Amino acid sequence: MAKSALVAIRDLNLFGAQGGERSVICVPPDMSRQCNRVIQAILPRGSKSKEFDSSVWSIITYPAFAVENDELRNLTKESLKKNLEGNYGYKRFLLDGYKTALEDKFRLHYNLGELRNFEGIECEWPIYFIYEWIDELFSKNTDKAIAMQAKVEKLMVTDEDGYPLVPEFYFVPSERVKGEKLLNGSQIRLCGAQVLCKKKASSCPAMPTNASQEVVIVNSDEEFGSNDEFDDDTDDEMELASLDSDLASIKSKIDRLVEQRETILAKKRVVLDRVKEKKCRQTSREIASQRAKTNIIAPLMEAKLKKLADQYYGIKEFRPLQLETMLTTLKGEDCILIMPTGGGKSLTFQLPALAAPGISVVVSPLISLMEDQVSALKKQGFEVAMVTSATPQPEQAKILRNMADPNSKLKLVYVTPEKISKAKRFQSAMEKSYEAGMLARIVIDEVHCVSQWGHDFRPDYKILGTMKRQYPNTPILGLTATATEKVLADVLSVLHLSHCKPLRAGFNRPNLFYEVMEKAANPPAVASQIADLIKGRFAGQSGLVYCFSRNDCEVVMSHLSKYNLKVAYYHAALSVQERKEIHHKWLRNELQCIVATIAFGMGIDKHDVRFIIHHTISKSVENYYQESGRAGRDGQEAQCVLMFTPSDLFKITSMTCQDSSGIGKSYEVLGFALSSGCRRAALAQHFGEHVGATECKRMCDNCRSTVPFVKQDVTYYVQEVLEIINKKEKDLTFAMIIAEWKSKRSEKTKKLAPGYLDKIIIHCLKEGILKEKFKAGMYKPISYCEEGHYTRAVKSGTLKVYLDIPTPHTAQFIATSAISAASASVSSEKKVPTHSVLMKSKSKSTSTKKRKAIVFDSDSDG
Ligand SMILES: Nc1ncnc2c1ncn2[C@@H]1O[C@H](COP(=O)(O)OP(=O)(O)OP(=O)(O)O)[C@@H](O)[C@H]1O
Repeated sequence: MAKSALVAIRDLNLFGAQGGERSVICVPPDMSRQCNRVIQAILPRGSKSKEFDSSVWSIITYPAFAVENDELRNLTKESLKKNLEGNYGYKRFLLDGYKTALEDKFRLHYNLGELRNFEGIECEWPIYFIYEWIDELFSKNTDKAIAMQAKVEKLMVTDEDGYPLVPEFYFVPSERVKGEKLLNGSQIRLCGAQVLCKKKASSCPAMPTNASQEVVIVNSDEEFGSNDEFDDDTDDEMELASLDSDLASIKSKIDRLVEQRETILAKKRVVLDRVKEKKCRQTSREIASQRAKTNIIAPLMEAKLKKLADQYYGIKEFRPLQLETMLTTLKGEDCILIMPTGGGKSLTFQLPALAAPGISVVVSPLISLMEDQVSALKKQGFEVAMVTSATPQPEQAKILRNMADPNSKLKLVYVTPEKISKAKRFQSAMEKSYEAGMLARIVIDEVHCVSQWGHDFRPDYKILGTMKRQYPNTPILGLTATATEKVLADVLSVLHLSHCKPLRAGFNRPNLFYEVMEKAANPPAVASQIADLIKGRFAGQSGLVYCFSRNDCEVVMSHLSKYNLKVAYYHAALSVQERKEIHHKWLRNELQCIVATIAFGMGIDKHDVRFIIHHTISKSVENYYQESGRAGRDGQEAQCVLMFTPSDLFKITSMTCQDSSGIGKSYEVLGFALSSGCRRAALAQHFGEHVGATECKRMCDNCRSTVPFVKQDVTYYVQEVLEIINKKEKDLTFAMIIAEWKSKRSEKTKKLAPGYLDKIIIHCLKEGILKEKFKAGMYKPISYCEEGHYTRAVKSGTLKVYLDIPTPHTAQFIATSAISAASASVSSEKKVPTHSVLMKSKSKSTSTKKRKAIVFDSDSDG
């Protein structure tokens, strides 16, 4: 508004060079009247708020809304002037800390007491002189207007180009605050930010000389043109106007109260922040001094840890990385420990909890696992507690109190991720514990669950991503048995562990013997294989049989029941009580073996598990490593038997096909099962490690076998399969292809040993000559086989397909193989010409394993 008036008076071009010759601000008479009434209703009023004063001032000096009652208007104006006028302009409101030298830029509100600080040194704003100057002009008080203009011009400054600027405000510099407070107006003020008053010639294109731009402010019916619709004498309109005026007055009261409330709330927040900050500073100091002490006494701490290990666990020597992990977390540094199942991860947080003051919060994914650990630790004399949804309220309240009680003896608090993410009370207890300097560390067991690339992603683990920000001084210790590089990187990023020390113990479990066993064709025969193992090779030993589904568990169990074995089944559909009973019987060796789904798994702490049989392949290599790793936790030899039949692949893939990386992971297990090389080396490769040929120490079936593998050319058979698929009128499942193939097989194919048809197809899937495609079925997706990436190359004969065959079986292939085994040892990546391979590998023709089954001719495009 001030600007538009200036345009009219001082030839400023408000509307730009393109503006019309007459620009009109149109204020309809009824609106003008209504505004007048509203303004009248709120005048006169003492000054308490800067927003109110500044707006009142500009409104009452604006002609369109000018209050008709001159007396009232002048009264308000004079009282505001008396209160607010200074030498440099008007104060926005009294006791205003805004932009003064004493203002705290981080605070928005001050209470009345604090505001006294700013008395007499409020900033003064020349803009209000401009309003007044305009007001005098419109009131036709020429002398006063000239006087006001002189006042404004005295306050103007010039920029480096000599253009006049009106400073936004004038303030008392800090060194003059004292003097100004003693005597108001005694000190020279400095100008704050500057605003342009007159446009620079360069930034304002010249107006056409004959175009005078005018602003007409219409404030009467006559000027606006007569309008019969407005009848200002009607009673209704008067009543409406008065109601509006009442409403406006109520609103202004409400606004004032809301403003007051906000001020008080803001003040409360500031005080609370101050209290919290003080506590945090104190906590940081305590933690820092504790860390300093830990650094100095590291050798002493080592001795203490050793003593406690012996005293509480009977452990005389630490395993590799145990001590390093413990000292790292005791120093207050974040750490992720990747150590194989049974490697001794629990010790790395339990001993530090005992050795140093404070409480360790242990996030663990399974209640049963927590129960086992907590009851074992209690027996050992630890002060330990567990908070789950099943913990009774009074007990829970006591634990939460203890977490922040400096006199509490509590050392470890186990909690589920769900509790941390959803229970406000637990969160608040953690905060209190932290503020009291008692939160010694946060331990995250099975930390790979944080990552969605991991095999056990748990959405509730995501909340743990906030821990580092909330408790920056508390170290995090993450533990897992399996984490590929990708998962580890994801874990570090989700948990915000930028300075974390990942410690990776070798994944190798030298005491585990890995074996893949051909699985019989039907359930009773499979059960008989399992029974033979349990009664024979594993007689008197404790073990587990892992099944793919609940149904499989029950079927296996029903067939095993004939063999008079001490076996029971376990899956998630059993009641908690039933599961507990079975678990405990097995722990006490009253059951030799449990036939279970993977619901029985994480956290099993039985040391003498001597065998793990997988009735079906696992859904990923990580899963297999972890499940089979439950054997031999005592370090003694144990055996891991994977039963494999090609059709099991489809059970797994139809379950994993909806997960983007699921199929790939299933095929990695397939690769492990079909491998003719060292199983340990295959596992190592998966985890980005290397195990040399001798390191296995014949602790896998392939390394132990005396029967060499020979590569046989199976291209002919593969082409037969491709022909079946090619001629199909509908999609074919694996079983349909086998049935079709059997019915039409050639003389040559008929000579193949039983089972090789399946093996050839599954091999084709693994190598990408065929691929699976899934369609919705009644209960789950159904897998069909279709042409894959390399189909064309095989059909045309540019790509040969080889299968590793143990030598006793080679007889079936001798007559039909076109190329001897010697041609096979070529990697597709290297693309070595076939003939050179022949030469190179002749001497090794009957030697064993580790050859790629696909050979590309030198001119193949792959
Ligand atoms: N230094 C050690 N010397 C001898 N035994 C140890 C040592 N450290 C741990 N153990 C024992 O090894 C067994 C397995 O330890 P622990 O339960 O901590 O393994 P883990 O790595 O946590 O396994 P999981 O991944 O299954 O949880 C326990 O019986 C434990 O007492």
